Amino acid sequence: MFQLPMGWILKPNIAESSINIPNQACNSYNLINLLSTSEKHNTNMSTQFVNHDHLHVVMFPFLAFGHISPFVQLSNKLFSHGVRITFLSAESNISRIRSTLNLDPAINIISLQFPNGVSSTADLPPHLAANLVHAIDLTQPQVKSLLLELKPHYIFFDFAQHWLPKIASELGIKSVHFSVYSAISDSYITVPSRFSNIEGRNITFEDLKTPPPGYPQNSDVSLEAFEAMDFMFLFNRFGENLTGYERVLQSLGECSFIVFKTCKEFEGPYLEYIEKQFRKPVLLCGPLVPEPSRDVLEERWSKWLDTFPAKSVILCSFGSETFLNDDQIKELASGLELSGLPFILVLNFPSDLSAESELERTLPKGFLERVKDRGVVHTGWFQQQLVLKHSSVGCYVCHAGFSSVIEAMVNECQLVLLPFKGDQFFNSKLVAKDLEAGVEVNRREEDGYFHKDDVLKALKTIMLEDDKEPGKHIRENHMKWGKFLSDKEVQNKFITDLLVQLKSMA
Ligand SMILES: O=c1ccn([C@@H]2O[C@H](COP(=O)(O)OP(=O)(O)O[C@H]3O[C@H](CO)[C@@H](O)[C@H](O)[C@H]3O)[C@@H](O)[C@H]2O)c(=O)[nH]1
Repeated sequence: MFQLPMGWILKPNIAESSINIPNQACNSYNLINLLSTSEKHNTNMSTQFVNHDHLHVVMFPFLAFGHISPFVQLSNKLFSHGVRITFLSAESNISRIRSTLNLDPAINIISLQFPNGVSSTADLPPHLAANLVHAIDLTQPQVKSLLLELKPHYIFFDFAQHWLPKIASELGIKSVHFSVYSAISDSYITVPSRFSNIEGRNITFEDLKTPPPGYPQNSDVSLEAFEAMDFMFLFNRFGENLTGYERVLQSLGECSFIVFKTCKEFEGPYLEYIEKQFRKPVLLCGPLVPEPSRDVLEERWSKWLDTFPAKSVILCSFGSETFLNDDQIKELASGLELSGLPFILVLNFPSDLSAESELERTLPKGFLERVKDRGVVHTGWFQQQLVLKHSSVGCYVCHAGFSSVIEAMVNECQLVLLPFKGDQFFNSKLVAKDLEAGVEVNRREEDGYFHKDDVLKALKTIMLEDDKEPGKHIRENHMKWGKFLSDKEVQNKFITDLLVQLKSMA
């Protein structure tokens, strides 16, 4: 039998674990019958008759936990301000939405039936994730009849459901494209002007290396070749006859308005650009700082972390759906080893691979033995927010997933950015260039390769040479943004301002 080498901790992926949470999903028809007639108002009435004190929002995220998570956070915030929320997802996601993602227990979830039984990207190897787009398309009749019954004021939906604005508008319901991506990312790729210079030919990655016409002038954002190539999948067909780009563009173009989980302080120029491109209101809910977790940090982590000095430990983890290749794992592990600092390295693998064998195969020979006194490798779901909060953790090497970046900022964890796909490249640029609050690992232009010395250099800048520039300046900015994000009044105002706008437009 496979023996775990010293220093390894293996925990099953939560999607496969046997956590037994009662399924609080309501059968859609039961739920509908429970609604009192007074709650079922006619959305075709003129707005003066709409009861604004009981705003009702239906949330419908894409079936990936990186998407479901921000929808849950926004739901909780709106719900705590008196908004009635109905959450839509697949049956098998519900226990995790309730437990790990902490959707307020009083919020109703309705489970949609998916024909092929698949429920989230966690169940699928990456090359099959596009099947979910097709599966979500097949829910149209269910979603339509639910909206007809529920008659919410708004439906907040994700990038994939380009058909929702039409259905919603037929029923007199406002559709809101809630972008789980940063504005810097959406404004660069999925805007109408992206194609204005490309007539009569196919778009290429070379086109994507430069911003679209009219892009904010004060920004020096552009893509390296390897980053631009990663976005080319958007110009392939995603289900039906539409490309991913067309799907998103139609969603953004036909919805009633757009909500971003960001703020003007972070991304003002990019938000203005999007507003001009789509000629419709762009509203903000602010960067969604998660509510403190209801869990406590597992003892095995707290005991281990307690043995190290304050702010000395590096956490490396890459969110819920980002997997590193062999070279990347080897160079990252070697860079951590060279730094001499304590670390937790979280590595996950596609669901069709065995994490144990992959770790054994990909980590440098003898690595675990050499670092056993100061390094731990973990695979599977991880208490990220609670570890980032621990006083010994001082640095976070991350993929620049937007939520992870915000969690590091509010916890005084310095950011080393190592993005691997899509919006992560832009989030990384936003933090490193615009906000100057983190360090990007240097990469090779053509293929994104990085060497262990590149990892070491970034770690040194922020952890070991922080009394020198640029580390000093970056740490100061990190603290400034962290304070801004941690200010409860600022956070509250993001939501109250959004609510005023939602009520006035209902
Ligand atoms: O083991 C884990 C993994 C993740 N998380 C939490 O899950 C969230 C992860 O969110 P994020 O950092 O945004 O990363 P992903 O899940 O990887 O997000 C996907 O979706 C994001 C948009 O929401 C995009 O920015 C990313 O590129 C995309 O990979 C955070 O709250 C983490 O604390 C855990 O608690 N434990």
